[in-house]
Amino acid sequence: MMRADLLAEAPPADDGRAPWSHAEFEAKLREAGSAYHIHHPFNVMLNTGKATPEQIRMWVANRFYYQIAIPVKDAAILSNCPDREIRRGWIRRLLDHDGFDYELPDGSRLRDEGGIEAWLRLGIATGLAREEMLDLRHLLPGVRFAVDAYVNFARRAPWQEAVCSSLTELFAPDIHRQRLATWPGHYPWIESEGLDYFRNRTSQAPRDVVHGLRITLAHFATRPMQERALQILKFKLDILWTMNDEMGRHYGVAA
Ligand SMILES: O=C(O)c1cc(C(=O)O)c2c(n1)C(=O)C(=O)c1cc(C(=O)O)[nH]c1-2
Repeated sequence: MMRADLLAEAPPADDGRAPWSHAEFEAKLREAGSAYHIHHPFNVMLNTGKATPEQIRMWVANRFYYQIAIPVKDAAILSNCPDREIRRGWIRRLLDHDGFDYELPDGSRLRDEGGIEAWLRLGIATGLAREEMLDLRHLLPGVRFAVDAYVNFARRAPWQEAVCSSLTELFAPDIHRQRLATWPGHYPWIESEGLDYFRNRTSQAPRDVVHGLRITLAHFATRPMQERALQILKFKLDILWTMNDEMGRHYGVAA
């Protein structure tokens, strides 16, 4: 089936074909992981020790734009979602990335630096200055356009579709674990605490996935809807792949 502008398409009508069972549908979503950016040559270079310090720094600086977009994207989903129970679960994602600092009635504080701060610490551990990540001076236009496409989709699509587009997170724990397993050996000059972001995500992402998957399996209930969910996931996989294409084109990819 040809893929037109996802946002311009009306939800597909039921055509009488039997829907996949939840197990079959989930298996199809997971199969889409063969197009995950873990397989992109730029990522393979990073995780097999072939990247130069400068390539690592530029990856971290460009990916920072994705990191700061994620909570904006999740706030867009919240703003489109009238279901209080869903919002209660979903809001954790904002706190995961933005962090929080609350004073409790007994005067103690409940705080967490959040993922964006952890990402900045990763950048500093690779030799970047905080300021040069925050001012986005290294951000490539193609990376910006790809990330913006994700945020725009989340703003304008029905919230269940935006939830579905987050399901690349099914595949993210593996890529974070891959970095934790390979970077200390290949790049011993990066201090271990710099990798905290990846450590944190290996426990946060599976929790997110359970929630996102439950919503997706329930909402996309007919076969044409299930096929649309796969297209939405493909669109998101393309965003991540395109970011890596752009970085490979500018910073080079070692064979
Ligand atoms: O490092 C990665 O390769 C990677 C990929 C993805 C992803 O698959 O979208 C996310 C993350 N990391 C991540 O750390 C993260 O918090 C995250 C949130 C989301 C999302 O779509 O809501 N994706 C991802």
